[in-house]
Amino acid sequence: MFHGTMKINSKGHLEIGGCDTVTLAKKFGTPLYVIDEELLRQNCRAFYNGFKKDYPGNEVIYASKAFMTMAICKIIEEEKLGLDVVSGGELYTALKAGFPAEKIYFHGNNKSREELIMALENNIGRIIVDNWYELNMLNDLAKKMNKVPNIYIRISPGVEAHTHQYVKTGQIDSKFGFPLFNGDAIKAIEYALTLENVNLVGLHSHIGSQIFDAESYKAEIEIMMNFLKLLKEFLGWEVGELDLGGGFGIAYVEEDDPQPIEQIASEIMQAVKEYSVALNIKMPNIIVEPGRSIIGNAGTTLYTVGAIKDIPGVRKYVAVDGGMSDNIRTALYGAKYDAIVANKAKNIKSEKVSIAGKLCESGDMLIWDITLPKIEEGDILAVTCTGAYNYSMASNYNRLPRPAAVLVYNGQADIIVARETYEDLIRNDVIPERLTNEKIKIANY
Ligand SMILES: Cc1ncc(COP(=O)(O)O)c(C=O)c1O
Ligand SMILES: N[C@H](CCC[C@H](N)C(=O)O)C(=O)O
Repeated sequence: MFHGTMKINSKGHLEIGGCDTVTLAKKFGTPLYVIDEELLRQNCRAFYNGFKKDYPGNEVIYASKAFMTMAICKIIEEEKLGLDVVSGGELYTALKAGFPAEKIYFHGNNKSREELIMALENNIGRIIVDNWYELNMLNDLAKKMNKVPNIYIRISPGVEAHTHQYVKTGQIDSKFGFPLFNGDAIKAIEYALTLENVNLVGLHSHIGSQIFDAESYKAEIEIMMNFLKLLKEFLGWEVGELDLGGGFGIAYVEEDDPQPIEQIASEIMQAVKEYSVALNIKMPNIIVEPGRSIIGNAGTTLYTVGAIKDIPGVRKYVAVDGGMSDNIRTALYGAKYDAIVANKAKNIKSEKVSIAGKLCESGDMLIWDITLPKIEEGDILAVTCTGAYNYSMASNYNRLPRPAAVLVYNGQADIIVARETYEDLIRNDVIPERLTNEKIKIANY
C-alpha cells in the first residue's frame, strides 16, 4: 500500500517526497524515520476543512503525543491547528518552538504541581482537569499566581469504543476523568463553577484510539449532549466548548478500512447539530484532538536487512537493524504493519517472511508474516505508517540509540531529530566516587 507522495522511481526504488529512500538510508543511516511533509499537511487540511472551515469556533488540536519535535510544532502552527500536550516535556517543546501558548491544551491524569505552574506562567489556552486533586491544586496555584486559567473538565462517558483494550479510554473502568455514571462529573462541574481562580469553559471526553467510523463518536455525542442538557437544567450552565477527543483511525494494512475524515467530520457535526435542536440547547463549539490520523501514514521507517534465519517449514525470520526500541506497537498491541523492500520496489512479491528486530526479546517483532520480494542482507526495508507512536514511544532498550527523523518534501530531506549517539546514551550516567578507584576506559567509537 502506497501513501501520500510514495512512488517507484526509474531505478525501481521507493521514493517519498521526491527523495529516493535508498539514498536517504545511505546518507542518514538506518533505522531512519522519514516524514512525508506533503501528506502530513494534507492530513491537517482534511481536519481543518472537515471541522473548522464552516465552524470558525471549532478547534482541531494535534495530539502531539503521537509524534512531537519542534519542527512538527512549526508545521502544525502553519496549518492553523492547536496543540494537545500531556506533560511538561511536551509543553516545553511546544513553547521552545514558539507555538502560540493560547492554542495549547494541556491534558493528563496526574499533572504535577510544577507542570501546572509552567502552564499558568505561560498562560496556555486550556487546562483539561482530570480529577479532584488537580482541580483543587490548580485553583490554589492560580490564586497564588493571580491567574484565572480557562479549563475543561474531563468526563469519563462510559462509552466502549470498538478498539484494542489498551487504547480504550472512555469506559467506566478507566483511570481518566470524572465518571458520569456515579454523579462525580456533575459534582465536579458544580464545584468548579464556584471556584474563583478557574474559568470553566467546556467539557472533554475521549473514547479511545484507532476508531474507523462515526458510530462510536455518535454514541459519545449522544451521551455528552444529553449531559449538556442536564447541566443547563440543573446548574443553569450552558457549555460553550465540547471536546470530543481524538482517536480517528488509519489504514495500516489493506484490511483496515477507515472512513475518510471529511465524512466522519460531517457526520459528527451533523449529529451535534441535531442533538442541539432536539434537546433545545446551544450548539457548542466542537474540539477534536487527532494524533495518529495526522502523522501516522506520513511516517515510514527505513531499516537495513541483516541476518536471515530460515527454519524450513516453520518460518523465515528477516532481522533488521532496529525493532521494538523504535516501534513497540507490534509487541505491545499486536499492531499490524505493511512494508516495501525499498531497493526492490518493483519486484514480484514471492516469499512469506517475518520481520524481526535486533533486541533481546523473542517478542521483538515488527511484522509477523508478510509476503515480499526475495529479500537479502543489505536490502532496505521500508515499514509504512510508522509516523504515530513510534518515535514518541521509542526507548533505549538494549542501549540502542534512538533513530534520526528526516522531513522530506519536493526532493529535499531535512533532519528534524538527530540520531542519538553512544555519547548521548552515557551523558546522564554517573559513576559514584566509590566505584571509580579503577580507571574505566570507554573506547571512543
Ligand atoms: C485525550 C486524548 N486525546 C487525543 C488522543 C489522540 O488519539 P489518536 O492518536 O488516536 O488520535 C489521545 C490518545 O492518545 C488521548 O488520550
Ligand atoms: N492515548 C490514546 C492511545 C494511544 C495509543 C498509542 N500509544 C498507540 O500506539 O496506538 C488513547 O488513550 O486513546
